[in-house]
Amino acid sequence: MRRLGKIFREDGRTVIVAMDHGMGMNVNPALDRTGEILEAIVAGGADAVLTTYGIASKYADILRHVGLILRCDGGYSAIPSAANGHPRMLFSVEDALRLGADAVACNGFPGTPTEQDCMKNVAELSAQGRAWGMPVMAEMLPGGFGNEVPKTVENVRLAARTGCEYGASIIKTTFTGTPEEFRGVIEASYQPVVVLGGEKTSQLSDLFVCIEQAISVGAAGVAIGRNVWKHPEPEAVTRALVDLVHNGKRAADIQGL
Ligand SMILES: O=C[C@H](O)COP(=O)(O)O
Repeated sequence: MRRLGKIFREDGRTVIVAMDHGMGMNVNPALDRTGEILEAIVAGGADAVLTTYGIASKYADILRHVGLILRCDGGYSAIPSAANGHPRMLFSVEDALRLGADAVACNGFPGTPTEQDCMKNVAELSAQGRAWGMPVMAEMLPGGFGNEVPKTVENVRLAARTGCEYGASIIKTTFTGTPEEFRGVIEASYQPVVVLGGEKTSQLSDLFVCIEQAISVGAAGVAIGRNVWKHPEPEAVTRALVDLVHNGKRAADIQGL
């Protein structure tokens, strides 16, 4: 599919930088200079950016240099309320087409109280996506962002497979277990799997090792956010991700971050 070629390079892999947090998370002040950070990410060689309707609209000129993935679900904000956590589909594939996006994304959180809502979102977005030729990335996390459901290899494997069955064309999930165990997640998924990042870490080297291990067993790349845009050198971190994902660089050989 033509749009997938805007996200994945010829090696079948991708470096996606996620900047879709601001809908439901406090991104101030780290993202105050959104345009500058986006420019750094593009300069660092990112293949695609996963972002919000607002950023995609405002910074379209910077984003024309990379693949664009539009976050379509949400409905809760950074200010806690009783309704927080109940995902709604807010933007459509047609909205994404108007923005010139190359893919759309939403969460699928099996094992949460809202799994029926979010799995319905994955199904409906996937069906819309097929109708328009628009790839759908499902963020498949057992138990969502909470800790009640453990992120065991078996649960992650099940969640990733579930996303495939609901029609997603790209699965975004967490690296877990040993590389050999994570290979099972990849093998269970008949769509490419990209690995997400998580909270900002003070030890980027640990994250780099996880990425190296995930790639070594067949992951199709990464979708990393806070560890890029919260870092004082987002361009250098992006370049390191490109080296790990596309250039075969070892985590141990990345210095200075
Ligand atoms: O959509 C956001 C993803 O979870 C990746 O962002 P993160 O690396 O900050 O977790």
